[in-house]
Amino acid sequence: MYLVTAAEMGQLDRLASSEYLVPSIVLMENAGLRVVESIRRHFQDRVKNRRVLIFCGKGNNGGDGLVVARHLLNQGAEVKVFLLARPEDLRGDARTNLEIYQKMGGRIFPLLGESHLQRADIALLYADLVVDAIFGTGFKGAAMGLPAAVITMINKAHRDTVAVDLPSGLEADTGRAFGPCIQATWTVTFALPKLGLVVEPGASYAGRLEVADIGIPQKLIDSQRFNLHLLTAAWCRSRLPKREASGHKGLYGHVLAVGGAPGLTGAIALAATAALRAGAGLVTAAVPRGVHGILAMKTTEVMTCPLPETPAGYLSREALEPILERLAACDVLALGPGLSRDPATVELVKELLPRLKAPAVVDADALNALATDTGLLTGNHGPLVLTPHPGEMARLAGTTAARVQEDRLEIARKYAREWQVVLLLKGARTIIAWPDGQAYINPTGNPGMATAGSGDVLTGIIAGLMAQGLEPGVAAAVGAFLHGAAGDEAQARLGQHALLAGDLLNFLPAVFRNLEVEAGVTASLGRD
Ligand SMILES: NC(=O)C1=CN([C@@H]2O[C@H](COP(=O)(O)OP(=O)(O)OC[C@H]3O[C@@H](n4cnc5c(N)ncnc54)[C@H](O)[C@@H]3O)[C@@H](O)[C@H]2O)[C@@H](O)CC1
Ligand SMILES: [K+]
Repeated sequence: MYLVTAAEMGQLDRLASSEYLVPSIVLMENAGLRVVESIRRHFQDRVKNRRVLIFCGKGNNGGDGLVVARHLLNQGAEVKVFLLARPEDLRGDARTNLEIYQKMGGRIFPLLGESHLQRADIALLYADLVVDAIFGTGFKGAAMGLPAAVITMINKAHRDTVAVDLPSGLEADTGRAFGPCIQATWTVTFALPKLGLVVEPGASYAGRLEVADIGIPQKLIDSQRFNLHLLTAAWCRSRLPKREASGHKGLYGHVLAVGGAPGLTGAIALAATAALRAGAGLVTAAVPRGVHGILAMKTTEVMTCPLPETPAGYLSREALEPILERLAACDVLALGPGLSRDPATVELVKELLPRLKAPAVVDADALNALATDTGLLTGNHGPLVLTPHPGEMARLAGTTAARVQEDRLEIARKYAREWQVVLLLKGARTIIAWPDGQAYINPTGNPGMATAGSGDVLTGIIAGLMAQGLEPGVAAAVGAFLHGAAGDEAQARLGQHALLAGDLLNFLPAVFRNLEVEAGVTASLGRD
């Protein structure tokens, strides 16, 4: 499902009218009607006598709110419109809907100054529902002055609140709120989800997200070649590797996982097992000789292979040739889980990268090793999937984790293009950026997954999917979706605190099986 910016949405609205002759007031009418239908569902179709407060701004978002007011009034609801503008300030379609509403006997309460706030505050005490139609995609920066006071007052009332298109106070393009922002129970956004609704904190302000069709021609949408997507269950399901009945393990690929160090065998065990859980036919875990026995004890289905090590037990540069020999018989390399930052191991990684032909997932300390010489990434290398968390991304980009978190999408896209890699930037709403500029946002997952080993499981899942023939970018996207979905399943049963990375492995089969009924943000969208 495409994600759009405010400007792209505005362009769609304009072209719908200019190129496809859909009058803008028809788009507004459709928008308002979709919100009314959503409200009816919220009230189990009993709208009569419900007390609904509709807060309208001066733009077209306010216009949508007035369409909602008209129809709820017609359906017997008790409607009050609080207008954060003078009637004469309204223009065009919004003004038309104001005038229709008034001709129908609809009541308008001005909300222009502090003195008007109290009346709204009292009305909020008795409201069954608040409709937030103050700001939509036209909003920039921070809500201040009266709008800020109104937003704060609405939030304090803790009434069920539906946001029209966007929760007011949220920037559509960044998902950030620099001032007060409506905390919506749910949001009905029009045509396509805006980026700010699916990244934090926007996703939290928006509450449950519904995407409503307002009649923008699909042909117009497809012609825009948008390159930012929200991952959906349908998209992932259609790209899962198929399992032929006649399949044999060789058909499902062979993953070589390289990592491990004294005291760090858990990471490589999790990654290797995750690759099997993701459906790889064979997995070999290659680790320093000294911990090979431990790993062999920890794992059963995973084959293990001892590698040359330094006196202290870390992978040494002598491991280079044995790794390349092993890799020649494998389909994909998972490099990094539990690798450690031992200087000899760092050198090994830097010598290994330019020699790689097979696709590789590079994670954790292998990323930290490359951060000491990112020139290796601009050299020629096989297809790579890098899976940094914000701290590792900061080291790779020579900046701070805080800066990375401020501009997650831009940074992921910049380095995916610069290094010609698939760059999966972990964090709330993981971003998967492809070298060709396409980018995907993963809606699944929860804070309970911020636990040791969770990233190793993701590395294994992605490598396992690549071993079965998925393109690196698709494997990273589907892997992130499945990893988060397993975390959501695990949280549902175990809560967030007790969740262990190993639990993710146990819930992966369930997630693979019931991909069709994915809960959360995708099911309510109903569309790919
Ligand atoms: N044809 C169209 O353009 C359609 C637009 N629609 C609605 O129109 C909305 C966009 O409407 P507009 O572009 O008129 O703008 P909005 O209605 O989102 O914003 C209202 C006004 O707020 C002002 N504003 C922006 N930032 C502010 C701030 N920080 N503090 C105070 N005021 C601020 C701007 O001057 C803006 O005109 C969409 O979100 C959607 O709800 C829908 O009706 C679908 C059709
Ligand atoms: K709004």
